[in-house]
Amino acid sequence: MLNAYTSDEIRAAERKLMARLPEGTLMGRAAAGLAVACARALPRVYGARVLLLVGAGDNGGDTLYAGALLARRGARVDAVLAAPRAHAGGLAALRRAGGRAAGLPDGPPDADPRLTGLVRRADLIMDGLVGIGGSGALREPYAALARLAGGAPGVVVAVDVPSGVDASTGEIAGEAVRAHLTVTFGAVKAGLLVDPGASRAGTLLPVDIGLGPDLPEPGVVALTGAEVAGLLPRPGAESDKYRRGVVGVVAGSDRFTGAAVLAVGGAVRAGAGLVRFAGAADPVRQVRARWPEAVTKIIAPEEGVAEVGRVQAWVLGPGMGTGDGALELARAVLATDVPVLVDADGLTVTAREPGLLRRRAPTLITPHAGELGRLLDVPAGDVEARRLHHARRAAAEFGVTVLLKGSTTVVAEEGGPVRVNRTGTPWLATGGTGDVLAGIAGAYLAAGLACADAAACAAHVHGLAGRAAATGPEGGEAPIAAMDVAERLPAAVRALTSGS
Ligand SMILES: NC(=O)C1=CN([C@@H]2O[C@H](COP(=O)(O)OP(=O)(O)OC[C@H]3O[C@@H](n4cnc5c(N)ncnc54)[C@H](O)[C@@H]3O)[C@@H](O)[C@H]2O)[C@@H](O)CC1
Ligand SMILES: Nc1ncnc2c1ncn2[C@@H]1O[C@H](COP(=O)(O)OP(=O)(O)O)[C@@H](O)[C@H]1O
Ligand SMILES: [K+]
Repeated sequence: MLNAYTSDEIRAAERKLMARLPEGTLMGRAAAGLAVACARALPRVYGARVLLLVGAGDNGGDTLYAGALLARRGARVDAVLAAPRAHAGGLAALRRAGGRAAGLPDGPPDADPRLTGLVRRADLIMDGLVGIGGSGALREPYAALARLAGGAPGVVVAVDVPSGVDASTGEIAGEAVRAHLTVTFGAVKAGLLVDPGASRAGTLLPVDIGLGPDLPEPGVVALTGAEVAGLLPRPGAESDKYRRGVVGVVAGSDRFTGAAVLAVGGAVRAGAGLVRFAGAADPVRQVRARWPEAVTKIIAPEEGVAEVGRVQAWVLGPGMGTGDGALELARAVLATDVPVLVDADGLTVTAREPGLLRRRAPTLITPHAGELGRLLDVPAGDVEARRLHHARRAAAEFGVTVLLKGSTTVVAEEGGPVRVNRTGTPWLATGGTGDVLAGIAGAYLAAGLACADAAACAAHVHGLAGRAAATGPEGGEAPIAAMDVAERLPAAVRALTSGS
């Protein structure tokens, strides 16, 4: 499990550890780890041009000490002091090591030829403007420096956190540094795992400074492949199709037949013992043609799902339409006493009667930002900008487990840490991949996994399959179709369970 923390949690742990150690020990450890990481990111240290962007706080201090270590190894190090004061010990160390430091010119930094020249020529830029002490949008001149670094040809290394990214949440209020590498101290910050912050961090490189024993239970975690493999349902000698889990899928409409085919495909390929599909005549015909493994039944909304047969979990929603008939079906499925996954149109109709989500049996909702925005009555852009906040809020407000899709998939439920998915690829942003995901998670629910486990495992496996579909055996990358993701599921699970 990769554990991630807020700035306050890291600070509290640092305070406890610092109380037991001589002053400066932690900064020394941080700077040493940072210097090693920077040295590895350079073809050679001797003669390399290194530019330090230095803020007023300890983040700038780490940067100055690391710069001093590189200067001692022969790098040509220049520091730009972005604030009137800088960490005194760090500055003295840099100067003793032969590094140069200067304040900012009057006027806009991007109009200063000396500064733009330093940025253009730097082989490596260290962003030490702000770390976990940052709050709100980057102020000037920090914002201008972050912009300048954005256009730099060299490697950009963020010190602890890319400046401008909220370390606790991944939110970005204004400008933010875009790093190739983030060297983060003590423990991973939650904001480095969740977009938009995660995509500014580049590769994450944690540096151990001895914080471990002082850290609390994490509020954000990411499961490893081995942990997902351990959770995935696996048949045993006593298994039969019913015991492995029967998943009912209510999806599709005469207008949207593909969603039904894709959701059923996700469930079949993820290993459901049996898939019972119920819907309108056209999607039933399509599902039968593509997935002869599924059992199908044509239903009218007023009939409900009582005659579909016994299932251990329902998947409700993909392509089912948003009219009154769809709402009637949603009421029927949500009135059952088994776990229900609500996706897509199922969420749109449920937004008209959110009370339907308050059930005794477990409920998992799988919205994208637009669908969650409708449920919470906030614009989709706000959901995307504050993914942790809105996923947690929906989990608390509706008493459900929430899998929020998009550039970082997060799974939230009350009383547990948020799980962040680290597989996947932006190639998954294509119509129908969400329907496949719903089918996968439905199969895992039917097999008996708890909502958060089913959701986290489904997102992980779906992301692996999506990546495998996009890259293929030839290497490179290419666009994918949603069905490719369903077809790659067995291979993705084989790779996961073999540990490769
Ligand atoms: N506390 C510790 O034990 C350790 C801290 N370390 C470093 O210390 C950092 C935290 O240092 P600090 O607490 O001094 O805080 P930071 O250096 O992260 O930031 C504080 C400074 O940034 C300014 N600032 C905050 N928000 C700003 C904004 N939006 N725009 C412009 N300026 C802004 C503040 O006015 C202040 O001068 C960590 O990220 C890490 O790099 C490491 O040395 C490891 C040990
Ligand atoms: N930028 C992105 N990066 C990675 N994955 C993404 C991105 N955008 C969307 N996805 C993933 O693609 C899938 C799209 O699902 P969804 O929005 O429900 O589409 P649809 O309804 O067409 O199936 C989800 O699994 C989502 O997490
Ligand atoms: K930083």
